[in-house]
Order: sequence, then C-alpha cells, then structure tokens
Amino acid sequence: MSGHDVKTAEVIVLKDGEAVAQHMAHWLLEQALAKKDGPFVISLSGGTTPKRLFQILAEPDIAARFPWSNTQIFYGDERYVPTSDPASNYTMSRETLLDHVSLPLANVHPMPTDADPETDAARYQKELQAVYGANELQPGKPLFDVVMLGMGPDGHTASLFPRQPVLKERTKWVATCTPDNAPHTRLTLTYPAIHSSRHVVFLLEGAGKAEMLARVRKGDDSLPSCHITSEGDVTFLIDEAAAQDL
Ligand SMILES: O=C(O)[C@H](O)[C@@H](O)[C@H](O)[C@H](O)COP(=O)(O)O
Repeated sequence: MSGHDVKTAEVIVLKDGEAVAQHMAHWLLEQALAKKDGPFVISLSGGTTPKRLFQILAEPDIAARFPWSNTQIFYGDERYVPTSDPASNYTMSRETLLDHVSLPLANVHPMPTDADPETDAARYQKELQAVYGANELQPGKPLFDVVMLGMGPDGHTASLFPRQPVLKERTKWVATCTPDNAPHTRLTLTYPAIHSSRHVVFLLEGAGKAEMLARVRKGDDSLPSCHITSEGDVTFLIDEAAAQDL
C-alpha cells in the first residue's frame, strides 16, 4: 500500500449532506462485507456531521445486511465527560446507531472517561492493542480498516488541535489534549494510530468547512488536519458547499 496524505487525497463532491451520508453508509457496508481476513475495524468521528450517517446505518435496509458481529467499533476522540453528558461522542453514536442495531457489546469500544485522562488514554491504547494483536504498530498491518474524520473551524481533526503537544506524539496510539479555551479535556487517536489504516475518510459538510479545506489541500502545515496520512488512502467526501473554495 502506498501512503497517501491530504494533498494526494481523492476529493468526492456530492450535492448535500444527505448525499454524503448515503454514499458513506453504502461504502462502509461494502467495505465491511468485503473484509474476510479478520474483523472490520472502524474508528468513528465525533461532532455533529456523522449523526445522519449513523442514522442511515441503523436503517433496516443497511443494518440488516451489515456484518455487525465481525465489526469492531472504536472512536477517534472523545470529550472527557461522563457518558451522561450531551457532549459525549459515544453517547451520540449510541443514540443514533448502536442502540438500534444488533452489535455485540464486546465489539463497541468507547473511550473511557471515568478515571483520569492519562490513565484512560493508556487503557484505551491497551484495548486497541488487544484487538490489533500486538503492542507495536506494524507497517503493512493496519490497525484500522477505516478511520472517519471530521474537521473543525481551526483545522483540527479528531482532537488533534493547533499548538498542542499531542501533535508531536509519535509513539503513543492514544493521548490527551486540552485545546486552548476548551470546556473539556479530550482523548484522541494520535497521528501514528490514524496513519495505521487502509482508508481515512474526511466527511465534511457545509460552507463553514470550505476555507479550512482549501487551506489543507494547499498544504497549510499550521493546520493539524494537514498532517493526516494513511498507509492506504485518504479521501475527502464532501458536499458542494464545503467544496466552494477548492
Ligand atoms: O469530538 C469532536 O468534536 C470531533 O471528533 C471533531 O474532530 C469533529 O469531527 C470536528 O470538530 C467537526 O465537528 P462537526 O461535525 O460538529 O462540524
């Protein structure tokens, strides 16, 4: 697999957010059904964009065909809040998807937020290593089949925020991050963990993403999203509004 980054990424532009969500849902179904040599391992993104995608994955015509028993669900990042907090990415995924499909509980791996951030980041790394079957990432043996990502107004992705020490992390798979002026500390996959993937897909919708996306595509290295790579391929799956500055 040749590596790809955000500059060599394919850009797929669809009419609107609904078309993006429908396309991603059907593509994920194909990828999951095609995975025969082990579990289909996906890292879900947080925020608001994935909500519609998760609802579509829970609809009978897809959910009934999705190989949930062979699917392992991880998270790209999490706000360090109790699951009862509306800011929880896990809780959003549970309400829109997990509560509506027959996914074995053991196949869902929320980022723990009940001890302290550093302890829970290490715990999550151990959970990833258990599914991966090794404690070191091995080139050519991706940790994830699919890593879903969003992008924030400051060019962050997952919880890799500008000017944060986590941007320099090259050993840990999971780390903590307390963005400037943020209400919550966060847990996040690191660049090496995201790189260990067959496919990285950015889902971006709306005009609010257009400027950042254009800067990322031009290689503005000040933006954390600019440094995302994959062992496999990176794709931007976006709507026309997010594409307007390309
Ligand atoms: O926990 C989070 O907030 C995310 O994982 C974050 O990286 C998100 O993907 C972007 O901020 C885009 O968020 P929206 O989809 O809400 O625009």
